Amino acid sequence: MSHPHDQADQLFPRERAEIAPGAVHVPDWLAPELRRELLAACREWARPPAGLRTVRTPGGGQMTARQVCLGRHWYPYGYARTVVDGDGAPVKPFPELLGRLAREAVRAAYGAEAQPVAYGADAPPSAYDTAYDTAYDIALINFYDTEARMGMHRDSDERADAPVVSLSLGDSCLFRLGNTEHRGRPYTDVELRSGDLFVFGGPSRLAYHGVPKVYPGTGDPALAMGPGRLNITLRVSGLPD
Ligand SMILES: O=C(O)CCC(=O)C(=O)O
Ligand SMILES: [Fe+2]
Repeated sequence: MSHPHDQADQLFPRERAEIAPGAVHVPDWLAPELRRELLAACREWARPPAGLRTVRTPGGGQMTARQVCLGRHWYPYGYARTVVDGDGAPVKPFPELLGRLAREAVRAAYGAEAQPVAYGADAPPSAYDTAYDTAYDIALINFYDTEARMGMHRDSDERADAPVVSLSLGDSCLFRLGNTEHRGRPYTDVELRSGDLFVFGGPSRLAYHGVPKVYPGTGDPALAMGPGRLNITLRVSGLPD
């Protein structure tokens, strides 16, 4: 079956776009082979112990996207080395593959500004310098079924200002990038599809963002994945070892 967007993509190729300062969408960044490798890896990471879980929020609710973490375990609202709000197992290690991908992603998103050649005592400070050669050490992997959503929030439990790198697999979604002040307008809506990269750093690092909708039946013909969407965010914790 052909992808519902294939024809439109040929007529109107989706372009890399900076949708807010420091927030860059790079369509189709992941090659199909790498998408398949990541999907297979996510399936392994999702297994217990320290596997895919439902996140309960302090107010008594629960997140509709299910989550598995690598490197550090995220819970509302902090990081731990074990699944403190689940089976108590040690979090799985953060794999070097994801560290490499994160660094390449930052370069792909910001281009020359993030090149190491811009470094050195005389180089003007760039919002992205720290990101480029910083060790990414956390992955949060969210699985959305077609009903799942994620409310507007900020990624503010890290202690570093390196950009957040987001990779999407499976069904497309509506991704909403807001402002740094509050959950409301102004915001910009972007459709994220399987294989897309989205990076938010610099002035957008603490912008509110969320996923109001997953589009059923838009899945990736390169993946045998079934309905739903996977999102992998890669982060620098800035936490002591
Ligand atoms: O699924 C997405 O695209 C965003 C995920 C997200 O905001 C998060 O994990 O903090
Ligand atoms: Fe987030």
